[in-house]
Amino acid sequence: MNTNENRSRQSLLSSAIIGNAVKDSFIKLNPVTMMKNPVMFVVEVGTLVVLLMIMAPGYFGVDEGNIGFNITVFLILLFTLLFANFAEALAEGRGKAQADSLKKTKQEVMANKLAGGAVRRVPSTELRKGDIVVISQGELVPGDGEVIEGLASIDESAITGESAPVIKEAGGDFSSVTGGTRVVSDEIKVRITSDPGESFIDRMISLVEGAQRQKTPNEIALNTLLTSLTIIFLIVVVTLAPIAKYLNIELDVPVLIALLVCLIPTTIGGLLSAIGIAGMDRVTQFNVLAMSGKAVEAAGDINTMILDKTGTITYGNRMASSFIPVGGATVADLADWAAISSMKDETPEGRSVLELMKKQGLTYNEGLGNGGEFIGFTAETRMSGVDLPDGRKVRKGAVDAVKRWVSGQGGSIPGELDIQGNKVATEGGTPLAVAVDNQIFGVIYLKDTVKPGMRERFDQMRAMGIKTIMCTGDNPLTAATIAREAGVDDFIAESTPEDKIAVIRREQAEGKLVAMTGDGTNDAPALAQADVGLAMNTGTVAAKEAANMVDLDSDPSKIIEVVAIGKQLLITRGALTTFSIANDIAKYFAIIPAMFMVAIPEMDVLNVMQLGSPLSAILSALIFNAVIIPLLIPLAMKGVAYKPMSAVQLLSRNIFIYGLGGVVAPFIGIKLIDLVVHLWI
Ligand SMILES: Nc1ncnc2c1ncn2[C@@H]1O[C@H](COP(=O)(O)OP(=O)(O)OP(=O)(O)O)[C@@H](O)[C@H]1O
Ligand SMILES: [K+]
Ligand SMILES: [Mg+2]
Repeated sequence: MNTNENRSRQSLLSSAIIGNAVKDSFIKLNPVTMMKNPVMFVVEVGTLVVLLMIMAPGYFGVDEGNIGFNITVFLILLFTLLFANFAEALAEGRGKAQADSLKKTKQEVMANKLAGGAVRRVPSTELRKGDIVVISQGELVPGDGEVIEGLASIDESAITGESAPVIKEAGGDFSSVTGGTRVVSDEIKVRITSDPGESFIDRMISLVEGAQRQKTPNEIALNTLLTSLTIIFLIVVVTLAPIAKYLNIELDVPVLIALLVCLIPTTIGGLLSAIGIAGMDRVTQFNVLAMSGKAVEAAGDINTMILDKTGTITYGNRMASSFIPVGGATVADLADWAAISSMKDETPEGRSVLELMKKQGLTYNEGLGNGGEFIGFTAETRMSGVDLPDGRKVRKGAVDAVKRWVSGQGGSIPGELDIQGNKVATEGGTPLAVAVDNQIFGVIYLKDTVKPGMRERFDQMRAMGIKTIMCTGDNPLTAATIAREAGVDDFIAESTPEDKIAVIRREQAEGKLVAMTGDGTNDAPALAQADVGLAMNTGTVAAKEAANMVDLDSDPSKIIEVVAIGKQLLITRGALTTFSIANDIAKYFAIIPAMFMVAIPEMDVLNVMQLGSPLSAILSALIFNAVIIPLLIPLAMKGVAYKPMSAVQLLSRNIFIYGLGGVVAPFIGIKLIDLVVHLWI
């Protein structure tokens, strides 16, 4: 992460990005583009009207003496537009730069396609969903896919920026590979899962480049509010002219336009999209790909977080560490059946059983299993095994599942089983019971460890008012031990994928927004149901497709920071909206007295800022209105500082800072600008 952070900081300030942003500020003046932002579009129309009055003063009956003033107003308005465009262009810049470097990693390579038992060399662009390819040491992965055979270490730095290779293997939750990454050791057989143009890198490019950026519901609501305010002020200003005429005051059109621009919420109007883009960008710089801005905002509003145990709260390399026989069975018997049930079990748990055999110098009757029908592990059955050719059925799995299976065949359960199973579970391990037909042989002890620092993270979540629930397929005792060690608020044990969805739906029915992380195929439906689903990049293709975020570093606990970034985005937008609207109050005091002072000298009591002259007052307010936009760009881009605290505390704190600040700042700013401007006028 460190190198990434350095990289992003550098590129934020790179002169190329700033240069491009300046250029884009002019390109974005195109009225068709501008129309998407009604507040700034009104400013643009006003700017064009003033420009016309400068170019054809005779036609509009403009007084010779006013041309200088009009040119000044025009320039300030033009800069207001450019500043707003610059904010958006700058926010987009980093993503565009990142997209460019990603495009460079997208190269055509030759793939070893397996067809009819033979390997054929084909260009990667010809690969389609369902094709099988073989990738050997040193070769680039030609497309996204799922490992169906073998194990390899893979350098994924092209997409994750992380140089340490990761292990990808068939079967388990670490089976997906991404096109453009490199196999650094061993050989794997991969089933391609995406057609050309729909790959992960393609999606990543269009994401960081903002090609598919859509306004979020929050942004749309705010935009509607800003547009309504703009229309109201437009009506106010238009009706002001006849009223003034009645009072025998001649109000020039440029003065009215200046008033209008000062009153409408240009500050937030100019910064709104930059805030959204920068929020998305912060998530990307954090190596999390959010499929939509909506997902990032939802993260900011999360009330409940569902985490799975294995791999999220614990390291997740559940390894067989000992064989514990029960009911008079021997270690050799137990190990024999455990191994036979695992011969074709490609999950890490299954393979670890065979590894433990090797480590303990045990052998098993491999011939017995050959020709049998292997039953793969599923999260529903929570068992795996083999139906032998001689009719016997061998199973291993969660203790409760195996007990039910054995009882179903009229078998009896040795009392020792629960004692041994509970002992493993109380230590936080996972017991797998092993049975043949109606006889239970004992327990395999699968070990796993809680990641360090989990407790602190869950404490932070509690401070933000977020409830954490650990959902695990494991038994209640193991779950309770791990839950206590990690400090989660609640846990649900022996949960099937359906149970996970049920928990999410239950919380959602109470009006809560739910986040969850996962990596397994069994997590996919729940990832899709959750408001924020964060899938691990190491995980299965199904999980990545169901989720609305993918963590390239595959650190499930990062969901906590994603929530913080989402909150920061919402807070930043709220704070700058408050600031922008509060700002306008001070501008009334600058402009209204200035406009009416000549006819109504009593207006001078409103001139609390004691500005130099009516003209310099109007120009000063307009200049402040323009420069406040670039001054706030750093805040819009970096986000308002955020500390874990409750929503109510946050709201009152921000109204105080940005509301009051928004009222006071222009009084000081406009006065200072007036002191300078007055020297010229
Ligand atoms: N290869 C396997 N063969 C038989 N049983 C297994 C195997 N792997 C896991 N189990 C059993 O099935 C249970 C559920 O496993 P699963 O991987 O679905 O858990 P999960 O729902 O992902 O939750 P968590 O990741 O927290 O364990 C495990 O607790 C274990 O008892
Ligand atoms: K304004
Ligand atoms: Mg799991």
